[in-house]
Amino acid sequence: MKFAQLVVGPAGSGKSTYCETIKNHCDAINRSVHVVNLDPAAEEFKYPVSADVRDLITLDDVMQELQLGPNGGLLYCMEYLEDNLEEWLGGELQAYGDDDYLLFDCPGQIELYSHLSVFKTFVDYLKRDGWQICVVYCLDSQFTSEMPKFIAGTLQALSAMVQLELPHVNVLTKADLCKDKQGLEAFRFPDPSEMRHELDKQTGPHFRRLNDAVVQLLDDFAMVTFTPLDINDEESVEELLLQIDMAIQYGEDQEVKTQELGDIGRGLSGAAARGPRHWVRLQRPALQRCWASIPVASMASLREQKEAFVSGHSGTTLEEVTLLATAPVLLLLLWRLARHPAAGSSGLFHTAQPTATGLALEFGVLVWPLVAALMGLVTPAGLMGTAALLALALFATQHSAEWQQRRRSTQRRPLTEALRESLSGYRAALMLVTLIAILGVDFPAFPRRFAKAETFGTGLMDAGVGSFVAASGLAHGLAAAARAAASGTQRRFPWRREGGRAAALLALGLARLAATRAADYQSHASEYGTHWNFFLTLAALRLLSLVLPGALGGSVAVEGAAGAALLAAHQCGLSVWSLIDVVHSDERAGSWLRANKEGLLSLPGYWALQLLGAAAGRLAYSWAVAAARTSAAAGRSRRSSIGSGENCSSFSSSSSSGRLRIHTKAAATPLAPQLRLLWQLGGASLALWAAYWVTAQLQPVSRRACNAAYVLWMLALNVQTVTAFLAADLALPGTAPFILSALNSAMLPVFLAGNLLTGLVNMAVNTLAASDAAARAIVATYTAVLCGGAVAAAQRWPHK
Ligand SMILES: Nc1nc2c(ncn2[C@@H]2O[C@H](COP(=O)(O)OP(=O)(O)OP(=O)(O)O)[C@@H](O)[C@H]2O)c(=O)[nH]1
Repeated sequence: MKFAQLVVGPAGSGKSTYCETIKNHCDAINRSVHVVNLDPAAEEFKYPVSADVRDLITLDDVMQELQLGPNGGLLYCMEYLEDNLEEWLGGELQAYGDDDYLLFDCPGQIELYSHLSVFKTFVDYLKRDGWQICVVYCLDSQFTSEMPKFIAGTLQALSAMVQLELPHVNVLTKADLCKDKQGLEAFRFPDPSEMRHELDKQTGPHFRRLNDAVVQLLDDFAMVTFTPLDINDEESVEELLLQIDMAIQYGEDQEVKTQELGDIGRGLSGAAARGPRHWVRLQRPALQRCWASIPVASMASLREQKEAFVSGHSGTTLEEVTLLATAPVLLLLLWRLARHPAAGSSGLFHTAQPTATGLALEFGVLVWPLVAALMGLVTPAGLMGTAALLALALFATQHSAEWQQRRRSTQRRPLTEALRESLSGYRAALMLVTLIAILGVDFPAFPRRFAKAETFGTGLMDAGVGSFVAASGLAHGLAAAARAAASGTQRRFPWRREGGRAAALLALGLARLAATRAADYQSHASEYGTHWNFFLTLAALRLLSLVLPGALGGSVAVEGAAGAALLAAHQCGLSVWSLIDVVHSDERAGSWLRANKEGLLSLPGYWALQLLGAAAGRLAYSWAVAAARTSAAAGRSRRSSIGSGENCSSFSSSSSSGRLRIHTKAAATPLAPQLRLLWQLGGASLALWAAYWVTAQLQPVSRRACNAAYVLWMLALNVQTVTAFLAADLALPGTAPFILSALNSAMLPVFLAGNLLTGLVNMAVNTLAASDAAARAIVATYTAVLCGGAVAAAQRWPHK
């Protein structure tokens, strides 16, 4: 195997100095490296040149003979090189064989690496000749003085990476000239959400979406990693060289010299000392393209790689999360349309018991599209567009009269019941998305932007956690209001049941901790903390609910006011006492409290979310009751006014049926109760979005801290999605799919089973090395097993 570095970057960025530094360093450690000059305009070198493109062509000659300027002349030279690659480069490379290591010092015109073909041809030639190549992209560290400048430089580096398709390492050169060394370190792994924040500060509000898109792009390509190079610091040179060597797997199939072994060991321990996240970030250039081929044993453990793989992300846009949250509504409509209302209960899919065909249809229409969207096969917008078109096409082929008939027959169903069913449908769909995501995130096919954001940001999986709490708050509020309405008074708080559930969740949380430790399973410490996990958050929330609503009693006013006050105090702590920095810092050594700061400091926010969710549930219940009452009262008054002749504009007799038709004055017609409820819920979600927008101006969403913007985002998203489920249910009513009913009746067991299966898959498969197709097949099979298991369990133990 032969190895090479292609040293590229803008003019004056320090490419030649870099080559000189690496050459000197390698000479000093007795390692053989040769430098090849590819710049026809170069004048003098501070390193010995082993091969020189100027032997083929020089810029001066071209400018003189063809009367070209420096840029045109250079392009001519490079095209000439491309045409004569075989003769010149082929001849020069004959001198090198196995284990040789070349540095190609390239010209500084960035168009050569972004869209012109010469370097692509050059690289292809080298690859065919058996060279392992790494692109070293040099960027002057002065570019870090301003964020827009830095991003512009990073985008240039990205275009070179996309064009050349090679392992890629970005270097911040001239670090010795940088006074603020600490500041430069921040550019090593800049936090994408902070980049976005900085960009937003320096650009107008109309640039927000562009800024989001640019930062998202950089994050998706993992291009936000830079290694500063201080040519006067041996350690800095050593670390960089080690990183590049790893990217091209230099040293693996050689007899490793003792000194090199020492180099690698020192580099590894230095990187490991900064934590696994740092280690794998260091590996990213290589990992981007060759997860599969990296011999894991020689690097950080697979567990550390997996931990790092789910860390350090910045989330996606609110629109994309909203699309994905709403997708199940459209899929449910599609499923109902696919079963056709006219088929009647004797139809193929209208059975009281699940059949293989019926379940296959449910899986194909409801589950598989979600797997495809979450595993990167289709975009959320593509999924929604396709589902909407199919639904429209199916609806057009069906008689709307049949749907009207069905709507009329279900109109007697109390609105509170419709609301409860919609919430159940939503929670089941949420569970489905959660199940897919908890395994999917371990595979490279899962778009990284859907993973949880490291600090600020809105990832799909961020929405999953908060929605779990918000939706269970809504369900609790709805159920408590229903119980109170049924008994006529505030019912006693179910102490025993809630206490028992808190104990069960606590046991689950501790069991999960013990199991992950025993199996040396990956854990994402910046999610909840070193020992904390989501089960423990849920257990703590159950315990807190013993205080409120338990001891203090619950109502819209009490839970709403307590939730709002708690949220305000929590946000105050995060902003005024800068607790947000404590939550977001990677520093967790010292005490148990510090080790689990995320889980502990986010609790007030989650409690507020639960309380506000419960208040919203109670409010929605009271609106549903009021809407039905108003409608009934209006109906009664209409009947009595018809009797007395008031409000009637005209009477007519239908010629076909002979039935009397009464045309009432428009003012007397009440808004249908269903529409009224939808209107109120829609208004509530709009108000919540507005409140979210205001708080997000103060501090962007942080799931890790469960700050005010996160809580309000979750409330807005959940109320909106439940409203969408209700609207769909009222528009095209029908039974719930077996899969969703089954998931809804066994939330916790299914979630547990999902966690266990995720663990088993991770132990059996190196998820990081799985191809996209294999990942999708695995996740689809796992989801089918969970859904099938839930349906079987629901049949065996029907929900009372
Ligand atoms: N102090 C310091 N100066 C540097 C460093 N790298 C480059 N320079 C200076 O920056 C200038 C340009 O450096 P070069 O190495 O020639 O840059 P280049 O990218 O090869 O330039 P072109 O070949 O013209 O594209 C020279 O004056 C170097 O001395 C560095 O790490 N530290």
